[in-house]
Amino acid sequence: MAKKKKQTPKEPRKKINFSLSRQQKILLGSFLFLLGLALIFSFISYFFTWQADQSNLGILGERDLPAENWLNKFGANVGNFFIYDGFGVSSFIIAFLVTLTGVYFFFDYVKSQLVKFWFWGILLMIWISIFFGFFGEKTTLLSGIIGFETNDLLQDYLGLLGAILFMTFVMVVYLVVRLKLTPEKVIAALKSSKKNIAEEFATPVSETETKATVTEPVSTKKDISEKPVPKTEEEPISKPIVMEESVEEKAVLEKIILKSDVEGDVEMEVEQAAEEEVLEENFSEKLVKDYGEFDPRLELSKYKFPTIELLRDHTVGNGGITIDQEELEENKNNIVDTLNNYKIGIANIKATVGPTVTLYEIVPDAGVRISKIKNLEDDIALSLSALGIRIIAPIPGRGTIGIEVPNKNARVVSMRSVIASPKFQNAEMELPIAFGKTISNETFVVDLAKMPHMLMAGATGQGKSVGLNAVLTSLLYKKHPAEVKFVLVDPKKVELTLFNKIERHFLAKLPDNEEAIITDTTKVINTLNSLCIEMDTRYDLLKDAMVRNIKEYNTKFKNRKLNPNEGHHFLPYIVLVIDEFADLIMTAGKEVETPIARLAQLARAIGIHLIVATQRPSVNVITGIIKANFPARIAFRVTSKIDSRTILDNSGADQLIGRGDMLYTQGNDLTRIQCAFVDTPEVADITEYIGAQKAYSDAYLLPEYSGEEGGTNLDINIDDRDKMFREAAEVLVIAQQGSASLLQRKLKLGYNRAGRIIDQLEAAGIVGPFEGSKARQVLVPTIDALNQLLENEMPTS
Ligand SMILES: Nc1ncnc2c1ncn2[C@@H]1O[C@H](COP(=O)(O)OP(=O)(O)OP(=O)(O)O)[C@@H](O)[C@H]1O
Repeated sequence: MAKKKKQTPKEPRKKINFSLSRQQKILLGSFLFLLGLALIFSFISYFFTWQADQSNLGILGERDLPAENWLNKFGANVGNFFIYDGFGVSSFIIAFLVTLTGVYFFFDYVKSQLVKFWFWGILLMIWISIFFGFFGEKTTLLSGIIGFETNDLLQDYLGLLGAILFMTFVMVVYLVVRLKLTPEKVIAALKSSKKNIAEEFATPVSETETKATVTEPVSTKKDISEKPVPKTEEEPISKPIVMEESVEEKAVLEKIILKSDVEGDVEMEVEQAAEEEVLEENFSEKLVKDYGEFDPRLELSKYKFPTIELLRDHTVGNGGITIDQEELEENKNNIVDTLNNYKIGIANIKATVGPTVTLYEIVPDAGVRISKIKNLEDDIALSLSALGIRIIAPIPGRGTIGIEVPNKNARVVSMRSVIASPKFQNAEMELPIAFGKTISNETFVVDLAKMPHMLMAGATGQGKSVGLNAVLTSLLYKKHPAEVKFVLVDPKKVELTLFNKIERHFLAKLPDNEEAIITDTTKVINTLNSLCIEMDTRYDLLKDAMVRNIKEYNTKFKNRKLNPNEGHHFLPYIVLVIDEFADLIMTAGKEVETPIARLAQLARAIGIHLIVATQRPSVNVITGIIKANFPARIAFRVTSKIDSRTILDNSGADQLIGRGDMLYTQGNDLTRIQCAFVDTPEVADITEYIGAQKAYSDAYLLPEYSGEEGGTNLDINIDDRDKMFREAAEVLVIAQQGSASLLQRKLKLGYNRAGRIIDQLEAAGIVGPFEGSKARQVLVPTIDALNQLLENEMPTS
């Protein structure tokens, strides 16, 4: 979310922090300048007219009685206020400061200097007015009442001498801190002035004359015009080189020209770099001040998030959550009886009714071993005669044993209800996903950015596609098109087609692809490699910006600390969704596995997240390297305990009841969730709603990746062919079926090797190209034709 960050609290408070437009600055500048002039004129005039006007001050409010001050009643009053009642003659400083502030605003100079001027100016004003207080009451016009009274106060406490010493100390502070005066500089200055006087009376100066000149770094334009310019080149530069002071000047040089006492010696000029001036306002802060933070949503600023009305309430007619007392009682009795049969006494039992299952939490009698209950899992399930019983012994962190029993009437959890839940709506997450409801009826929301990748498995028809739609819908409800992009891989070609409508809002694709949703294996390989390039580019950007992750990078970019001219740009999250992974791995093997493993290992920090779904969670699909990098796993119902272990490292998924009943793990704990149900027409409505709005000119373009010719290794060298190449070719020609799994079975090959051989067969023109879930076409009709073809081949090397 593009929330504006507050300025850091460390920022000096005195800093003027207006963010005015240029026009406003000019207006304010001219007002202050003229007000300053008015004050100056009033003050000057006040010295001549104060006696005449002061006796009338009381009635100055009356319009008819004019005052003598040049600025009439206004002048007389401000003069009296500042000079008589205030600071005496030093009040001119305030008038001068107001004028100067006007000039700064008018010309839009860097204002950090102004604060210094005001601080030291006011200090000097007070000092002068107190100083004049030493001259007594008669000089009120010099000291002002404040100066006189303060002086009086000082003298009352410190005595005259003490007051003088105190005032001297304050002056020393001013000279040292403000003017950076040091004894050496004073001595050098004195010497130089003595020398100058001497020069006036002396004969023309010789080149080797001894002298040291200190230039004063601070001067004004007027100084330049007044200083005589050396007329001839031979003439020694006896006058200091005066530098014009500019507030934005980065370094002021103090020059000390040292001249030796010894005649004929060479003159040396020592250049002493003064402290570099610190600009309190940094460039990016100024940019933020002038233009505000960068808003990635600006291009589609009118974008409207999908409304909740687009989702339907599937619980209607389903009756919402109903607690069937009879059912509860029956199950309880069953559990108690079963456990009693095995001599397990129960101290306490509690039921939590969820949408699809009810959790019975049991506290066994003291001394009962938990392993005993766990071993009875199957027996308990049998006696409860229900599918989907899961025993959790013990429930982590609770010290009780849980038995999950499916409800007779499972309730559908609508996507609408989870999207509308405060938990999702208020989720301060980068990529919030509302999966559904837990057993205790709480909406389950997780951050995909933290997962950072997700593996999803489940036998066909158990709710995988609905689960993927729930993930995508959650993101569509929370994220602006500028913030997240999807790369959708759908070998089944039907599941994700609806998302085509939001191509120019939310999808990312390769530049030369017409369709954003990828259905072809070759294109999947190219896209995955392109994502790897995108990942490397993003890492370079992060390195350049000296940040550790995409969130810090984007914050820095929004604060205008990264220059777009150097290639920096706002980075949207990229979510890669692969709907049928088994299919891809079977056909492309390593070519898919390698980039996926690489992305899964490295992409978390730069905002690329993977969601991989598969029907067949067997170990040759979900290989060790892939599994190790997908800590978040979701299992819908699977057919065997082995599949459950492959996906979750735990049994349980085989005990689920289907229809969106799922187990989620992100480490150790398993959470049972009823996946939210979002129907195809709802997804159609949402994509339609988004698709009808103003879009970007194209989908988010991924970096180009040309890959090898045709995407697969079509130019595989004949000499590099697998040893089993010929046998494999024969198997396929005989069967007239170009499938890798056939090769695996007949030749007992690993699927990677089988995939590679298929590629080689394609390169040799024996089988046709990949055709999605169908087997490849075999292009050679008979074994004879095959022999002929292979004999005619010439080795390329
Ligand atoms: N969360 C859910 N709540 C209620 N019913 C669901 C839920 N998820 C799925 N179903 C039901 O199960 C059916 C099949 O779901 P889905 O299409 O998601 O299965 P699948 O696992 O993707 O199957 P396949 O792998 O064959 O595509 C849906 O049409 C719906 O009736």
